[in-house]
Parts: sequence; C-alpha cells; structure tokens
Amino acid sequence: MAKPVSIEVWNPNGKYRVVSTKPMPGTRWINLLVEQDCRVEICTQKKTILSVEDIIALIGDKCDGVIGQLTEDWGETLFSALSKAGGKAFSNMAVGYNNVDVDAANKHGVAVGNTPGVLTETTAELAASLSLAAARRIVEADEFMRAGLYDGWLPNLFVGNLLKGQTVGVIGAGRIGSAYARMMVEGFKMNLIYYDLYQSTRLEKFVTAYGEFLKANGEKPVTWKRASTMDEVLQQADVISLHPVLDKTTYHLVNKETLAQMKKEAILINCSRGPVIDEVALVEHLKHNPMFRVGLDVFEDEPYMKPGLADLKNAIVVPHIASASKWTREGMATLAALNVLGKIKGYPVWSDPNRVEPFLNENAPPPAASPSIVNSKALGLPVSKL
Ligand SMILES: NC(=O)c1ccc[n+]([C@@H]2O[C@H](COP(=O)([O-])OP(=O)(O)OC[C@H]3O[C@@H](n4cnc5c(N)ncnc54)[C@H](O)[C@@H]3O)[C@@H](O)[C@H]2O)c1
Ligand SMILES: O=C(O)[C@H](O)CO
Repeated sequence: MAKPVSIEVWNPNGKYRVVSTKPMPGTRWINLLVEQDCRVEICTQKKTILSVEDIIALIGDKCDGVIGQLTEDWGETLFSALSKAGGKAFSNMAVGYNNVDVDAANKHGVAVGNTPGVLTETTAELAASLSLAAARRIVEADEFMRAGLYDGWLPNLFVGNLLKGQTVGVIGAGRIGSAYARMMVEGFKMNLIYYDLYQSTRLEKFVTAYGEFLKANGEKPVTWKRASTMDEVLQQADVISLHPVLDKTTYHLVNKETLAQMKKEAILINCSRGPVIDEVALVEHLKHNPMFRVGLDVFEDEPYMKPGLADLKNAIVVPHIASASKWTREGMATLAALNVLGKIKGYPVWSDPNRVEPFLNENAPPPAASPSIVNSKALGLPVSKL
C-alpha cells in the first residue's frame, strides 16, 4: 500500500481528527477547525493526484472527517474506510462532485459537502476571458509576437470576430452559466439564447431590463430566448459556453453530430467538465473547420489532452484554472472545512446553498451550520433555521 509520507499537523491535541488531502489556500479554514478543537492533518506529499490507497493510508484508524479534491475517486472503498475510522463527513473542495459516489456515501452515512456560490463569478470570468481570447485570437497573436514574426501592421493580420450584436448561447444556465450570460450581455451587448432543464427567470428579467435601458438610451436593445432544445442554441449562437453539471445526461453532450450543427465560425467554451465534450470528435472538427475556435479549461481525460489538440491553433487550452482567484480558492477551502466541521459538531445544514456569503465574512464568526451538504435529505439531516 502506498503510504503518504509527508503530513503537516496543526493542533496535535485536538479532539477531532480532520484530514485534508491537499494544502489549501489561506489559513482561515485551518484556524476555524483548530478553534473548534480539531487536530488538522494536511497531506503535503508531492504527488498531484492521490490514489485510493494513498487516501486510505491518510484516513488511518481514526478520522472524523476528510476534505478532498475533485481529482480523487470517492466511492465505496473510501467511504467504507472513512466510516470504519468513525468518519461522518467528507467535503469536496469544489462545487462539482461528479468524482463522488453519493449513493456509497449514503450507504455509509457520510455527509458529502461541496462549495457552491463562492466560485460563480470567478469561473464565469474565466469563461468570458476564453470567449474574448478565442474571438480575438489573442493566444495566436501573442505567440506570433514572441516568435519575432511581427514586421508591421497589416489589414488582414489576426482578424477575429466582433461580439457586439452577436448571439451568446449558454447551455446550463445555473449559477455560473447565468453569471457568464450576464457578463456577455452587459459587457458586449450580445443577445442571449440559453438551454437548461429549468427556466432562469432572474436571468431573463436581467436581460429584459438591460434591453430596456439600452433602448431608453437610443441603442439597440439586447434580447433573450429560452430554447426548447439544445439544438436551437447550437444552430443559432455565435459563442456557446457550456456550464451544466456532469452526469449521465450531459456526458458527450457535444459530439460529432452536435458539432456539425454549429456555425462554421462559432466559438465553443468549456469551463464545466471535460467529458461534456467528446474530445476526439472535437479535435476532428477543429481540424476540418479552421475558423471554428474553442477555449477549454477542462479535458476529457484530465490531466491529458486527446492527441492532436495541442497542435491546433484554433484551440486555447488552460489547466482547469477557472476558479483560481485568491478570494475564491480561500473561500472554497473555508466552505469545505465548515462542511466537515458542521457535521462533526452536529450542526444543522444551511438552508440555502446559493447564499453562502455569511460563511465567507472574515470579520465575523461563521454561522453554526454546514454550508452545503448535497445528501442532506437522503441522510435526514436537520436544516438550519437561520
Ligand atoms: N472549470 C472549473 O474550474 C469549474 C468551476 C466551477 C464549476 N465547474 C463546473 O460547473 C458546473 C456548474 O456549476 P454551477 O455552480 O453553475 O452549478 P448549478 O447547479 O448552479 O448549474 C448547473 C446547471 O446545469 C443544468 N443542467 C443539468 N443537466 C442539464 C442538461 N442535461 N442540459 C442542460 N442543462 C442542464 C442545471 O439545471 C443547472 O441549472 C459544476 O457542476 C462543475 O462541474 C467547473
Ligand atoms: O467544480 C469545481 O469547483 C471546479 O471544477 C474546481 O474549481
């Protein structure tokens, strides 16, 4: 069995043992746990993705809760090991939890936390950055400059797409998809078409109100449309950004057939999860459609890219950094720690995981609740009255 060798320990005499499989940004999360009598053990092993065996070794014989990462496979084996060690809580330091088998957690009575809300704007900003970078070919142009190829202004040099007046398509208009839509509509005066299983009334009201504002100022109003099928978005949008959860319904949502429906000069952005796109089909599509561009933060077989992707000039690729702002990453660590702490202390679950701000206020103690437990109903956990 692979044994993690390097561990940093805080408050060695704490009553509750909480393990974090990775060092996380900031110190607030550590202080909050230590103040509540936790011994905090942080795995500092120099190995990016820990195996199930590594994590079993970290859990050991007695462990009250674990804070883990989206790169780890939290299934039957780990929940069984955690439960045997007396553990009652696990939290992903992520909003997405497709790496977690929630049924297995339910079976072992382990609460599963995630970190919604705190990464909404940061992630949407990266999706917007990729949209702009792809539309204006910024990465290609940067490489060209650094290669010393620029020998003077030319009318045809790196001509890209104007966003103003074009249509932005959002697939999965939840927290992040809606934030991205607002940025593109307000920032670049794009019209919106979106597809989601649920209606996003707030988003629709926002676009309507902004359209009225523009009209009142003598400008062309922006418009919105809720598409009844995803195909409508694919066919009509000039920029399409993917923001659904990853599950059975969204696996390979973008594939050979759906790519063929998009405009030849469309821009496709993915800051959700890699397997939402069939990446082999995408590489083929990019090869045959040089004016089609993509901005990818996530990949089907992370950390790897499918063969050929890295060679394509019409693809911008970044290493899963959409939530990587200091405030967000520190906030994610805080929410993950408070999810675990709340369950250990027997606190109720916060009633609205879309409203986690009170947990992020550094100048006040956090509410006595777990901010977001995804299987709270299945476990019959009490809900906070706050
Ligand atoms: N790249 C990153 O670093 C990064 C950062 C944050 C989140 N994410 C990913 O983004 C996802 C969304 O996060 P969120 O906070 O906006 O979640 P959310 O739950 O608020 O939004 C997800 C939306 O997807 C919709 N949806 C589900 N199935 C669908 C389907 N088949 N077709 C269309 N829409 C569907 C849901 O109705 C919901 O509105 C996360 O689950 C995570 O995987 C990635
Ligand atoms: O789901 C998440 O939270 C991201 O992928 C990590 O930021």
